[in-house]
Amino acid sequence: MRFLTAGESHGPKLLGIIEGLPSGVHICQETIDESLRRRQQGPGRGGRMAIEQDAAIILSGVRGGLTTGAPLALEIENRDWANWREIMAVGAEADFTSRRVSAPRPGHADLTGSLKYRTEVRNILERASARETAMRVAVGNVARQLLAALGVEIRGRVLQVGRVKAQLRDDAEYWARVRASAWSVGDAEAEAEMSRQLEDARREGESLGGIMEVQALNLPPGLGSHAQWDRKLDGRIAQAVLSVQAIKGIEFGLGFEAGKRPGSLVHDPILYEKGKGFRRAGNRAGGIEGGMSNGEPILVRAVMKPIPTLYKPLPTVDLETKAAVEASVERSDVCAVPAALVVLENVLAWTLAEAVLEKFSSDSFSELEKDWQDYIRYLAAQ
Ligand SMILES: Cc1cc2nc3c(=O)[nH]c(=O)nc-3n(C[C@H](O)[C@H](O)[C@H](O)COP(=O)(O)O)c2cc1C
Ligand SMILES: C=C(O[C@@H]1CC(C(=O)O)=C[C@@H](OP(=O)(O)O)[C@H]1O)C(=O)O
Repeated sequence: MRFLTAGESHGPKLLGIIEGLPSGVHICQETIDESLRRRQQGPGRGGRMAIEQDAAIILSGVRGGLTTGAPLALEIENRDWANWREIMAVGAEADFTSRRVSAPRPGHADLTGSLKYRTEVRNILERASARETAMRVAVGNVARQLLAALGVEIRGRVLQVGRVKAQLRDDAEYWARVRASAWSVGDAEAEAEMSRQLEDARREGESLGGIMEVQALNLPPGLGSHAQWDRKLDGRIAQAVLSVQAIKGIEFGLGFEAGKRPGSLVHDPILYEKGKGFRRAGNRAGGIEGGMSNGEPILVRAVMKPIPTLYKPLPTVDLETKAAVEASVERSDVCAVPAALVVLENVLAWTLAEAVLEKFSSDSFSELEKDWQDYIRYLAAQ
């Protein structure tokens, strides 16, 4: 299975094409739209989110609510395009003078992109923009619906924003609170502190990043492979996660903490129960060993750097005059950690669904489900 996206931040639309889906997968457009709505929410977002009302239109590959096995094409409208028609025009009439960016923003793609492609900054930032993550969520959500039909659950939470850490729990009431929380934390005190910190950042022209965790539950062991570098599941998840704008680090399970502990306090002892098969005494590995899922929940943590556009801008150099100036200020989010969490949940779903389709028969959902169930029975019979 593969996908591509296209579209500029202020162009007319975002497009996505998914190739390689089995036939017979139930796809609910409203479920995609719900994930798109969640991505737009969260404190700290800028004025753009008041303009957009993201909804996906499925153009092909689904009939009567079921995939046909043909490429599934998606589009999402950019409502803001109405304000950018002249600047973003495809023809020779395009306006190259308005909203020209000549003071590249440290932390964004502006400078290196314009040097590499020998073009103006606008052409770079339009595509580098995290507007593209709307389509990444829609594409990932299709994969997430396929996984959900096999009983796989993906969930996420924000662990930290700036200097504020959330208290963590693992019961159903806590997870319901995480889902209802604007910050995606199940901790009212941390939530209030995060909001105070955000107001300070806004006042000071600062921006904020944070740390998120995404979990995938009910996956069997054996997704991915130890046999070749580009088939290793942890490597593939890392590539997908780090490809999300502003994500700068990833950990599985204990992550960097593992480097401080002796082996006996890192590796998860193996247990066996007749009729159920093998399991682990803990999950410090984060559900992946040897490049393969090991049957425990997959636990991924990722860090998002603070948003590069600062209302109190950093020093930069004007591309034309070479004078020292302040960086350009484009309308911007101050913090987008809860939005990035939604992106990561759906990006993880994509990579896991890909690995599922590689392991099992995948031309049709009925073959996939049968193969999956046979494998679960085989594991229990060990
Ligand atoms: C959901 C989301 C929203 C973002 N919003 C903004 C924004 O409003 N302004 C900005 O400068 N960067 C924003 N970013 C980050 C930039 O897109 C990103 O830092 C930039 O493309 C450079 O890529 P890199 O940080 O991966 O190196 C956002 C990122 C995400 C995931
Ligand atoms: C449009 C989205 O995020 C944008 C990501 C972004 C950036 O530089 O990454 C810059 C801002 O764009 P604008 O200047 O149009 O407000 C964000 O709003 C979105 O998340 O849908």
